[in-house]
Amino acid sequence: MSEVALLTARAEQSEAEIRHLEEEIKRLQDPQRMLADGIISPELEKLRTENAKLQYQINHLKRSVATEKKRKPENMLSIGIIVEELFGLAVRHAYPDLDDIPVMIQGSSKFADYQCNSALVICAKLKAQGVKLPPKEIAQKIVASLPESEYFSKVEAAPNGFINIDLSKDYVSGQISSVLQKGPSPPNVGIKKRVVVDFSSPNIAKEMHVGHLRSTIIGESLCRLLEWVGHDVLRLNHLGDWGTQFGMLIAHLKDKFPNYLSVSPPIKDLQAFYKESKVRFDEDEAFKKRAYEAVVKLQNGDEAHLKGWNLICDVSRQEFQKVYKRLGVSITERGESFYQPLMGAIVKELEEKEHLVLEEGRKIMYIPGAPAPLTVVKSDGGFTYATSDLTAIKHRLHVEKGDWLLYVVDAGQNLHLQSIFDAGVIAGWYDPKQARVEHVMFGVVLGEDKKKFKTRSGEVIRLVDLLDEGVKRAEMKLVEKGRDKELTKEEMKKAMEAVAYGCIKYNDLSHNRNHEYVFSFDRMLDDRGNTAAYLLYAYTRIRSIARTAQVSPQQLKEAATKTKIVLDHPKEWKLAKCLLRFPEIILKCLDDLLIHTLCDFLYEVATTFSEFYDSCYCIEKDKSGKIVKVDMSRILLCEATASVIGAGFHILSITPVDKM
Ligand SMILES: NC(=[NH2+])NCCC[C@H](N)C(=O)O
Repeated sequence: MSEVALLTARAEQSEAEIRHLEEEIKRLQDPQRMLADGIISPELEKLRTENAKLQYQINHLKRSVATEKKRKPENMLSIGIIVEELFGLAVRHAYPDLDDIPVMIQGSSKFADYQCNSALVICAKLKAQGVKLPPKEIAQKIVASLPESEYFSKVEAAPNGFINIDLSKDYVSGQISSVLQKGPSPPNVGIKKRVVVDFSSPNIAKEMHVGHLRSTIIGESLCRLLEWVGHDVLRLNHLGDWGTQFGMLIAHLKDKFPNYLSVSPPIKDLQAFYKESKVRFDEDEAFKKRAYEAVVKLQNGDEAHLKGWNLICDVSRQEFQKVYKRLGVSITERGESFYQPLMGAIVKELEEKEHLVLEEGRKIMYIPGAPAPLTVVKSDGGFTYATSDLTAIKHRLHVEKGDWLLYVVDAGQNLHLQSIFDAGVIAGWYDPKQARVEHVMFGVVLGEDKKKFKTRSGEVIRLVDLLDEGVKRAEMKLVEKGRDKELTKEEMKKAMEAVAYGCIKYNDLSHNRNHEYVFSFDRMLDDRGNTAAYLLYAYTRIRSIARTAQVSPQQLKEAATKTKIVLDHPKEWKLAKCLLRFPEIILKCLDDLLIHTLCDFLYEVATTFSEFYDSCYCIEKDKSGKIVKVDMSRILLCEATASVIGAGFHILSITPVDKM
């Protein structure tokens, strides 16, 4: 039976159930009948409750049918979710009188692929109502109510009330074939959303530091995840490109490069430039005055000052771009300056809606529950970080039409962002039940001394230096393994970069982002354990198996449609089931936006593969090393594994290499 036919059959079955329930309701609602049946009022009440419950059940079933019908055949099915849905139907069908029975499904146990534990909860509920039933009997009733399907080979009520569920080999084998033919396709996520992701967002004239590196890495990966499942993603770089610091920068620029308007100033080290101007600002009153004047001129749109501002921004931009290029990040610049012309209207709107109060010359907005109010207009009339974020949130919701906004920003800014989100609700810009607005926060990066990650002299570590160091260390590792003797110069360069950047990214992503983590090159480049180095090696090795077996890509393609995937060996079975959890993992990541779950999964795939490869021959060679037998089904299982890891790499923005 094809997948579509199966889904339709399931939908039809549910529809039949709906019809049946609707008839029942009609029957119950018929007053004539009730009279004829001699039903009197207390019983009528009971029936009314019954009626309401049935109505609830119908609605639920209707929703399930609708989801089933929406599921496109190209979506990879999430087996865990199917098990949950089917057992949900069965439980509700078996015990329509009981409300909110959790459908408790557990992953593989010693006895089965899945286990349903709902019977025990039902048993307790019934007991509370004075009904005593053995759990096994309840479990049997659930099993009997399970819709017919091709997914399971065994569904059995154990004496203790657990229901043991085994997946059908044919079903799993068919799914692996489908992965081979179509690739691991994304699961169904329902309605496409417009997602605005604010990430990276460094500040002009200041160095991009490891905090920004985290935001950049996590943000890029989340965007890839969202795009992969089909959402419409707008990637925004909320650059810190506006503010009073530009006054001193421009004043210093004018002094140091008086002809900056005609000759592009050769600022190589903008950070040093920033420091110089800061020293002058702090020590020289006359300079300070000129800096203030420069800010006013810049804010009033004076052309020369705008030009100076742009020149400074450009120096930073080029630096940032170098990092983005190396890390394969794509992002649209939309810095704080973009919102400047729109801020006046926002302040006006908030004033008109009476959300602002005047205190000591400042216009502030109180947010219930927040420890401090937002300063929207300073006493000198200037705008703040909060003003730009208020303007940005409205713009993202109303102009960009975002229905899901993400802010990938360090945890230290949580109070600020939470206040901005609340302010947006207070201002009536969105309904939190409709739009998802979230702070995707992350902890700080620590050095190996467990203190804030800094250079020996206590300076912020420059990202470019960090990337360079990574490449150098990756090269050392490859040379240690003698890879430089086997790879061409070009291949070596590719491998070095893939390993270095892959490890830096993976190291970040594989830690729960809510926690801080220790930055250690030694650990991230270790090819044992849950690291990109290990996964990259595993992937390259898996990809080389077909090549070693002398099976061409064309032959693989043909075999994918013709060869049945045999899953008789326990390690084949384990691997295949593991691969099919991919869509579930993706759905989980979309739900809590914690990418480390995907990393853990890929690591599990790689280790499960390793177990399989150690105990299942894919190729048999004779004593002379000549290939005498190729097990095509197993070669295909290798390919399916590689394609799942490959899809994971894509989301994590890790570049695999053919040779390393
Ligand atoms: N919409 C935002 N506030 N995004 C985050 C901006 C981060 C800020 N530029 C910083 O470096 O701390």
